[in-house]
Amino acid sequence: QTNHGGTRVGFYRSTCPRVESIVQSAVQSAVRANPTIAPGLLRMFFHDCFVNGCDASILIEGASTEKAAGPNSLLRGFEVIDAAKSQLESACPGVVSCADIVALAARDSVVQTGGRSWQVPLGRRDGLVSQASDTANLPAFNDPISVQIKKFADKGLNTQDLVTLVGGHTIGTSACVLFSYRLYNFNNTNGPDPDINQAFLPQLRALCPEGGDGFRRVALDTGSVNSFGSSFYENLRNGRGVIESDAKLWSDRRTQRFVQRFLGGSGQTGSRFNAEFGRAMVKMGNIEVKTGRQGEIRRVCTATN
Ligand code: HEM
Ligand SMILES: [Ca+2]
Repeated sequence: QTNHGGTRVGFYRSTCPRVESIVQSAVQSAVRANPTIAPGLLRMFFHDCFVNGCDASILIEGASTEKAAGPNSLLRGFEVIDAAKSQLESACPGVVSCADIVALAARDSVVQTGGRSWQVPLGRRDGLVSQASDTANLPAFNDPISVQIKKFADKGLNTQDLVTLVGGHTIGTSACVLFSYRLYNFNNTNGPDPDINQAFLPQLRALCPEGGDGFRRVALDTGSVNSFGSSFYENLRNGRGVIESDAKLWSDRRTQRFVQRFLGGSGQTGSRFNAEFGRAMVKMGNIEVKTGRQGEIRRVCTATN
């Protein structure tokens, strides 16, 4: 099998042959009961990989761990990882890392929402460190494109990978508190962010009224919140990006040309996005991975051994 910088497809073939079906069924039943779990698990993988590599550092519980940090406060789906882990500990004790469960659950969430599947290279080991302060390098909702490009480049991902991976926003939602500043008094202009489509603005204002509930949630990909596909990029072109960092992918020429590649409306461009998303996820999934004798295989995902 192809080796991806230490991880490989089929890593548990002899030691835990049911690993993929166990994770898949845990994700499937959770998403059927609550569709918002799928985007939660996809985002969890991104936030794990960008901080100390894909090592399940995101799962550690405690007062000043990554999980307790601001940028991770709205993550969801942790209970699905725990459920899969406890089944795996019965089937093949001490074998499957929590980091690999997070990677598989992200892939399964994409498939569960209608995206195309890909093979997930495995063999990650679980990290021993999780510190809230390390989450500062996660991209933020108001990062300029130059900062987004830099944060991805620091992880070995190029501008095309950035535009492709942010396509994960084709599913899921954002809290009003993270974008309503664009709707009313953007940068002290007393008006909205000019990048927002005129017809879209009243819709967003109705969903997030001034002084309203900041935790109310709004689809990142209007019209297609539970369905994985390239419609997110159509929305970006049409001034219907919800968070500022997404809207800028269209207004900045460095990223617009990659958004353009996913446009067109025909089946072919949708298929291009689906194929490239899987490839980019494999690449992201190899950020700073621990393999071999590094790290450990946790007994429970919420704490080091
Ligand atoms: C520049 C990079 C990125 C920025 C600034 C960013 C920012 C955000 C923000 C602000 C939210 C709303 C969070 C909330 O209110 O709960 C969000 C949600 C989400 N992000 Fe990203 N993101 C980025 C890249 C990615 C990547 C690479 C992925 C996955 C491949 C991803 C997957 C998601 C998903 C699925 C959601 C919805 C979560 C849910 O519904 O619970 N994001 N992102
Ligand atoms: Ca991590």
